[in-house]
Amino acid sequence: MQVESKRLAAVEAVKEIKDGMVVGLGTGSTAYYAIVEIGRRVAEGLRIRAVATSVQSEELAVSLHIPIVPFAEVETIDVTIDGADEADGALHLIKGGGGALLREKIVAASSKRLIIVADASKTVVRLGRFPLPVEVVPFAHELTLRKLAALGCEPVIRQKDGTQFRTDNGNLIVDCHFGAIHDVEGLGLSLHGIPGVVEHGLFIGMADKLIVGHEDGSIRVLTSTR
Ligand SMILES: O=C[C@H](O)[C@H](O)[C@H](O)COP(=O)(O)O
Repeated sequence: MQVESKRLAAVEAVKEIKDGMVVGLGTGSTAYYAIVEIGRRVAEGLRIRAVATSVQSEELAVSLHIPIVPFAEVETIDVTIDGADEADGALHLIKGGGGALLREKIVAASSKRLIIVADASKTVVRLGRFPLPVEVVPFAHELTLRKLAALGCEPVIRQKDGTQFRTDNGNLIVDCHFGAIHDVEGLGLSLHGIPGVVEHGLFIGMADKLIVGHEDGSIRVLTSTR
């Protein structure tokens, strides 16, 4: 069961959290299990402070009595545990399936370590089967979409409940169907060159560790060589 694989990976990652740490809380159905496990350990006496990558994760953390601190009080984040939509052998990622990629990237960029937790379906040889989420400002988004299409993808504005999905930041998510991505760094640079693009879901060279849970109950750990 995928659910059990996700939980296995998440529980394994949470073992790395120690007293006194500042912890980044990821977003999504796998990060959910990490937050629940952190809540369990906090109830047992673990002393940490946390920051969240989405309103949803913050609400979950608060409900579990995990101390959330304002970003202004945080210099660096010791470790962030987050999920991913795809991860390749170099630990490059596609994230943003839940629409939280911007806050996730901001938090990851200020984290000493980024641990990704996933079930085995997320590991790929080459990124791109999962459409790349791109956060776009609503203003003139039709023009931004044309520039995205010119990069060789089919851009689709994400919908939710029959209306355009909005991120926690009030922006749109455009799911870009590129197919196999052969030059992740080049694509990342091209996306950043488009005015109107706030951020993209390629996390290149950011993850330190990938913990994959398998349906037979085993865990595989990949560590970045960077
Ligand atoms: O925006 C959402 C995040 O990037 C998630 O971490 C990602 O979509 C993976 O989510 P899940 O663990 O639910 O597959």
